[in-house]
Amino acid sequence: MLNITMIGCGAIGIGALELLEKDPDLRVDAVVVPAESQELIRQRLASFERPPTVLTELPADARPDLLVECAGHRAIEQHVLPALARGIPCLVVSVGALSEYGLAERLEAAAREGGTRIELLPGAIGGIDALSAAKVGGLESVLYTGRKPAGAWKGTPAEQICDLDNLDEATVIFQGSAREAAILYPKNANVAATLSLAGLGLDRTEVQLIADPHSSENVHQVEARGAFGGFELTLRGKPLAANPKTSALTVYSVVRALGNHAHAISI
Ligand SMILES: NC(=O)C1=CN([C@@H]2O[C@H](COP(=O)(O)OP(=O)(O)OC[C@H]3O[C@@H](n4cnc5c(N)ncnc54)[C@H](O)[C@@H]3O)[C@@H](O)[C@H]2O)C=CC1
Ligand SMILES: O=C([O-])CC(=O)C(=O)O
Repeated sequence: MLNITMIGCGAIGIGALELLEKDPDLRVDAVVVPAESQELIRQRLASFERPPTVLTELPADARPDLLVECAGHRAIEQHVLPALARGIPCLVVSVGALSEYGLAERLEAAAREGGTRIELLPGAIGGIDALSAAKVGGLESVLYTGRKPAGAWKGTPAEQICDLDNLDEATVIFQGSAREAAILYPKNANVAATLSLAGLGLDRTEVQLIADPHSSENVHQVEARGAFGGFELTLRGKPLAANPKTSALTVYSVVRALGNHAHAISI
């Protein structure tokens, strides 16, 4: 039985907890959330058979078998970095945080200090295994296009580029590197960062982001070329009702990764 601490308990966290509740091989003992949302999260978890303890920090003496982050970029510095240094293995979905210069190196150093590992989860995208294998032989180009309904870009810099409430056609709201995309769109471009860390890197992966008033899905397209040959991938993700910026596959990716750590066979 694996004991797990979850950082963040929003759309991804609640979705994952619901699916994990019946798994006898693991147990989410605690969730860590900001103080201002502690009471609300307690109420949301009250209907669970085995509600996790709701904390605002990981206690200094806590030693969960795994820590899983589903909170946002700032949680990486705040919770994941110190947990790694204490020897706690960490799984993260806010991969775009690694677009900040130097953070990947600091995470690696903390993991080495703690004698543990950090695992970057595929989240809303597929094909990460193929892309990172292709990298071994050498990649020539990786192009990622992220298309989401107009409303999914609310509260982002896209609001300064177009009128999201009155768009009548698909509009390119960003074109540039994966690093810039992840910094400008922390809640919408984690996939861009994940693809680039698996492949050509944050500065050489080309990214286009599109607000599409005619789309009801989060559509991720990848075109990769290299010594291995090439691949084209289109993933049409269903947005979560609780947060339309986030695709349901991200929840399943968390559940799959935790299951792979807990079960005798992993796939
Ligand atoms: N890799 C991927 O494919 C994807 C990654 N994400 C990442 O996952 C994050 C969470 O997504 P959702 O659950 O949809 O967001 P959400 O907004 O529904 O939930 C976020 C939760 O984290 C908590 N939180 C925020 N900052 C925190 C901190 N510093 N420490 C602890 N808890 C904190 C909030 O109180 C809330 O409970 C996104 O911000 C994004 O960075 C989201 C979608 C896809
Ligand atoms: O959930 C998704 O479709 C992707 C997403 O938000 C991200 O890349 O940050």
